[in-house]
Amino acid sequence: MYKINCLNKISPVGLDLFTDHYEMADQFNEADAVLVRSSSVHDLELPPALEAIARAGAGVNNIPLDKCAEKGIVVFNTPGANANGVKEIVIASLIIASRDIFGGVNWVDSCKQDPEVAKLVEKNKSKFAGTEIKGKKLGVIGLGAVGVLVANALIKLGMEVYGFDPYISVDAAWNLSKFVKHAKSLEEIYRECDYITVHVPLTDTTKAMFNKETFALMKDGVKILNFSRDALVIDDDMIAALKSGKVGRYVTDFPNPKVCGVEGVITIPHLGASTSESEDNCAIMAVRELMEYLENGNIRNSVNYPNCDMGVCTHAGRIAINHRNIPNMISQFTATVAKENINIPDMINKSKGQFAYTILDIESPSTPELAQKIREIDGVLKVRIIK
Ligand SMILES: NC(=O)c1ccc[n+]([C@@H]2O[C@H](COP(=O)([O-])OP(=O)(O)OC[C@H]3O[C@@H](n4cnc5c(N)ncnc54)[C@H](O)[C@@H]3O)[C@@H](O)[C@H]2O)c1
Ligand SMILES: O=C(O)[C@H](O)COP(=O)(O)O
Repeated sequence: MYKINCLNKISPVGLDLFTDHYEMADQFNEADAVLVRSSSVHDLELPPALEAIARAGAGVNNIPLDKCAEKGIVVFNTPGANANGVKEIVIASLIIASRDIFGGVNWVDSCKQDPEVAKLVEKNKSKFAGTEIKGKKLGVIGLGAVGVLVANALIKLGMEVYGFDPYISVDAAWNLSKFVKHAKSLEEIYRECDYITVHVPLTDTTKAMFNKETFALMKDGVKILNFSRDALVIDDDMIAALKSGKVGRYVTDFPNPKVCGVEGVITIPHLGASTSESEDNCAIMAVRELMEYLENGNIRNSVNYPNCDMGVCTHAGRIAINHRNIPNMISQFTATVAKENINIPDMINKSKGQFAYTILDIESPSTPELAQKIREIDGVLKVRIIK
């Protein structure tokens, strides 16, 4: 029986996929596998029995990836599963950044007792007038699952779209509209665009990418949308840029005490992926990833271990090994199995950065003794008997 702990509310459409070999655990430290959305895992002690964490969503900055990898804990995310939800809120946000819909609605609410409200509206509506997005230039930074959908949709709405992503995947490049202009540098986006929307992960290189130096390169009155992560922006610099008129509007999905209530900032309570469709898609993908890993040892969509897939085991035994990506590991595994006079009819080994993963299919059922011998090899982080 596998024990699953949820650190956030996860859509039941996904949880219902667990068979009767699974049960929900109330405590993190009892779990074989964990499902999480944005809750932080950084301060939690990682229990030795924990095998995997699945992030039902895209961003994994709430999970200590290397610390998990060191303990042989595979971390998954659900690429693209909530991208349409984000695309739709970005479209809405471009429009609310262009027309003072919120200001107007709030003002009308404040007039609700006035019997002449209809007349008042016609007299005062010009205060809330705005501009259209058609024909304006939009810069999309990061052309992954979300960025590609955003860029393509806004081309269809008549914007001139510039895309920047030096690491774009082949799939994303195939899916990107041919009408998206290929920006060769961030400076080109900053120099050209009336609107900038950012869709990159939070990493050491993207952290604080919006700061006073980069604002200085942008057009006056540029409107900036942040549906990626709070820490991409230096808030004090953003507030100064809004005050000076350099930035016309800042729409962020990540409210914090500095930006909440500041004129020109529209704060949304992290709603990008909060649609029933995105929540279901993420939960389904995350649960399938965990089940595949726990039951077959296969890794699909991991962010700290290599993807590695041998299908369902058709041999007598299967052993899965999480280990360091260092020389001489595979020969030690095969020698250990050979010493027991067991044949290995199939195997796979993949690496990602400092970490690697090996699946050995063997012609006898795996035994705890054999698993223990492999565990004792220097550089091995975790060994699991799958069959
Ligand atoms: N607000 C929300 O609810 C919500 C929902 C989904 C994702 N997100 C955030 O948006 C981010 C992107 O999501 P996604 O699903 O598109 O992820 P993704 O991994 O599919 O795409 C990220 C893209 O960013 C690119 N990139 C990385 N560093 C870059 C850089 N320095 N400059 C330009 N491009 C760079 C990558 O090459 C990749 O193509 C996530 O990491 C997450 O933080 C937020
Ligand atoms: O990275 C993501 O997928 C989003 O920020 C969504 O986060 P959530 O699942 O907590 O809404």
